[in-house]
Amino acid sequence: MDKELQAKLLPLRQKIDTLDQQILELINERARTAQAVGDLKHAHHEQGPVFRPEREAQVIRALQAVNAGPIGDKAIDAIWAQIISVCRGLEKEIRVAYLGPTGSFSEQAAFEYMGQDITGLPCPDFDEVFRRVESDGAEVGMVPVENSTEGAVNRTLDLLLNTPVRIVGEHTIVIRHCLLSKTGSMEGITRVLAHPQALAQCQHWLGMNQAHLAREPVASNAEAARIASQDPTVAAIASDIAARAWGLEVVAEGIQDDPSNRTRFLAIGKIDTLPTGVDKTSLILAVPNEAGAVYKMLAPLAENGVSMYRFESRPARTGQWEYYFYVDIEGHRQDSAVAKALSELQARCAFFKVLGSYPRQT
Ligand SMILES: O=C(O)C(=O)C[C@]1(C(=O)O)C=C[C@@H](O)C=C1
Repeated sequence: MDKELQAKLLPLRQKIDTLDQQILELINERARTAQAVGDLKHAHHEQGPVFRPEREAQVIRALQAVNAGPIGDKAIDAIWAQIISVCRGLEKEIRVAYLGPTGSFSEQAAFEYMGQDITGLPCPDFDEVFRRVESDGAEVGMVPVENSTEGAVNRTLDLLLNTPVRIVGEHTIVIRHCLLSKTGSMEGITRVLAHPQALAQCQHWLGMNQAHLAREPVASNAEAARIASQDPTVAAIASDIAARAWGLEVVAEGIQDDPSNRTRFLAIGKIDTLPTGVDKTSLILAVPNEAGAVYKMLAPLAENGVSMYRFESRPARTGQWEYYFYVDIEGHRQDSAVAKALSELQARCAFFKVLGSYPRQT
């Protein structure tokens, strides 16, 4: 290296070393403070919840609000999600259940949302994720609820109907599908395996590029990758993370028909999250099957100035063309306008369930 350049670099690198040591000291100081918070929670309430999603959202938003740059909001989110995850992990081990096996998009969503300092519990299906949280086998569950190409994840909606656990947060990830095989070639491959949603999200690409392959649905993309790692006639559609986890080669990447394909996940748990000022509330509603009933059902939202983000229906399985409506609204159930709208809504509905109020991902 050029001597002059080296001479100029040296003091800058020394400064970085000093700053890193100061940052490390501060992070350790923060960690000790979080431990003190953990001790307090433990002393005051034996099983007091360590994971407080609303507090974590507030910590990150407050830093983004005062940030002078040059680092951006996304970087603050990523860095502090990790710092908080480590501090939280020092307070208590947090177990997070999601659809496995390892390498699944659910696993990616869980670790992005909770940070790396968690114990991941890959489950064979969504039902098991709910069961784990319900039976205190996990503090948090991570389940997909909607995809930007394929719409609602119906099994999740059905499980939300009957579960006593609540929605405590949300996290959206970009879904990039890859075609994977053991050798990196498609020679000898006769079948392509994936979760039905992934097959649907890649159907145009498959039709154009691999039309001869039989398409077979399996429980998850990571499961498809696991099978492809053992069967040389099988290709899988899964993430590049799954490729690494199962020792597969990428034949083609970004094969989803929509390049901005995204999936929104819900974090579920047993805690009641408090208002943060930027929240969402999820509901399930039903009204008798008669003219104008849905319009009348929703009127209290408009009358109280509460915006609706999402409206989804699922058959109530009565054979009477009756439906459950899954509605996401702006605000927390403790906000006065939302509280008023909800009590008016409840009076008009044959079925009314609040799935949870939680910090909105911004
Ligand atoms: O404030 C708390 O309750 C903490 O436990 C501290 C902390 C943090 O590191 O900032 C950690 C875990 C909680 O989920 C929220 C915040």
